[in-house]
Amino acid sequence: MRDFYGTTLPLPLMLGTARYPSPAVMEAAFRQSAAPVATVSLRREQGAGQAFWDMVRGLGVHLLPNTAGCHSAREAITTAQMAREYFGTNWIKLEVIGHADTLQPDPFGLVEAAEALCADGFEVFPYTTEDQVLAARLVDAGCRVLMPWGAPIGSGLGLNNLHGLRSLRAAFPDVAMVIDAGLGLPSHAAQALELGFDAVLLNTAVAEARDPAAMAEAFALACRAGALAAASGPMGQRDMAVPSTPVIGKAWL
Ligand SMILES: CC(=O)[C@@H](O)[C@H](O)COP(=O)(O)O
Repeated sequence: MRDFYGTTLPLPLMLGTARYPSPAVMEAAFRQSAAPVATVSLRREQGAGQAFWDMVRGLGVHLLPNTAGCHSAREAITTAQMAREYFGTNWIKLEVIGHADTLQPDPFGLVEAAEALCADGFEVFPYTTEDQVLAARLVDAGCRVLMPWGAPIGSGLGLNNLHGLRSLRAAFPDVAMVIDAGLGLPSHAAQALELGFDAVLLNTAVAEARDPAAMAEAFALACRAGALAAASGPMGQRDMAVPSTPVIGKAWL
């Protein structure tokens, strides 16, 4: 079983903390799903006030600070250093956004920032694509976890490039991987876990649901189902029909 820098999670579900209708609704989503990891943004926390921060702390979950909104390696490195001070953890979800419209990661800035942060003792969770060359560079930089996107952030499209993600998973069997961003339905999360990914991270699909707490629970159930399926050895797919009812003994029936 792959872990996250030595930490194993009771449930492979990480939730964001933005875009909820209210802090109380967000708290209910965490409690009803039992999600064990919360991503937090230094920029948001600074504007949100002590009450919000106390509530997040009271959830008793692992905090995964992120560098959301950073568009250069330098900006991401500075934000990560401030987040380590503020949240008291070496974990950092590294986002270096390369394109304002697609919110696609900047592969060059991402590797530059990952090298600097790993050398500085951070445990880096880079938000990346399914690109295997980029994945290799991030692993060489010292990342033991990768966070490939399912689809663009906030799109809800699910696993956009199934072949690419499947190939990425197979190419780095020892690296923990979290599908991050673009998941819209619990079935997308189940599919990610079934493919052998180690967890999912999502925000919008829960925060913008009509009932966020119930949707968070639905994602939790899907994560359990997907992880159990992966551990149970899913059957292989075939091009031909194979009868599921045995034909032996049919003659004397
Ligand atoms: C919370 C966070 O870190 C987001 O940037 C993350 O990528 C989630 O994406 P979705 O909102 O598409 O789930």
